[in-house]
Amino acid sequence: MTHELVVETRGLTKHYGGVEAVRNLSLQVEPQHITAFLGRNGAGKSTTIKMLLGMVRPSAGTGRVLGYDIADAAQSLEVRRRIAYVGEDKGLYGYMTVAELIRFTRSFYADWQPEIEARLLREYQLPTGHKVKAISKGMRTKLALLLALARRPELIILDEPTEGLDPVSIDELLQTLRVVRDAGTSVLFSSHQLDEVERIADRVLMIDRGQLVLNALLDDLLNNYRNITVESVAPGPVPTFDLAGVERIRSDGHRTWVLASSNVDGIVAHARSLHATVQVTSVNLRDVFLDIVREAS
Ligand SMILES: Nc1ncnc2c1ncn2[C@@H]1O[C@H](COP(=O)(O)OP(=O)(O)OP(=O)(O)O)[C@@H](O)[C@H]1O
Repeated sequence: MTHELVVETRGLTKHYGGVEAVRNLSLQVEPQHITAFLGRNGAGKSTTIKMLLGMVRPSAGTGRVLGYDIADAAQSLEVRRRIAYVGEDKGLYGYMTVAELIRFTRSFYADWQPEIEARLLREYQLPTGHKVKAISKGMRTKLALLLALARRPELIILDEPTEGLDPVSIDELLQTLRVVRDAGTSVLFSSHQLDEVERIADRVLMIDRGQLVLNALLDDLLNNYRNITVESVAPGPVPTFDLAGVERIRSDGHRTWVLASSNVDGIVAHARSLHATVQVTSVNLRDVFLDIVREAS
């Protein structure tokens, strides 16, 4: 595995008893990119993230984070030292005040960045004298972000970071992630908010029932991917599209939908040779997501 990638997994698999939460997952996260991790409820995003963090042991496959083996206890510790994680429950000590928790966390990190702490305290207007358990959900997210970012991690992993935030706070958070990326930190975040993902992601990874179903640069997806709808003129077998550029294919027997990443002209020519009507449209993330979900069901 190359160490330039911040995350690389091969055949990563996790069974919980009879449930296969993650199946044979091979994915890569590039440095200094914002990578969005998408999938329906229960698709396996949190399980994957927990395996990357060494919180859950893989049943099979391998994974490296910043070059460190996630299955090795000592190396996994190094991963947690170098990266930051903002989870769904935020895992903050509620009995401390905001200021106490910041002081407490700061004491663990020699390379704590006081100017980042000061800037985010100001921007987020955190109530430093309040107990953490008494502050709002949005404020807790902001506090967790401050604690994560002031360590200046090489990689920050966030599990549904905008969940429960108001629109202004969402804007601030997305802007923070952009600033962090531009300053050299890699970002991996899971989300159900496709419009937010479209606003900031460089790359999109989508999983469904534990398997990777889409891996694309967002710009490439929006500018170059096409939906090709092929409608048979006469009844017959479902056409096959064993061609370069075909990413996904779905059919109801009469109509076939092809998601193409390239070779659109070649795919359209093939469809026309089958005496079918063909329609080509550009795509957005929501269409692709819904198509993949429909295909799976
Ligand atoms: N500790 C566990 N024990 C048993 N099954 C689990 C456990 N954790 C997760 N699962 C199951 O594994 C599958 C994947 O769950 P996971 O939480 O990884 O999905 P997710 O994509 O993060 O979902 P969501 O978007 O709802 O947070 C689900 O079927 C879930 O019920």
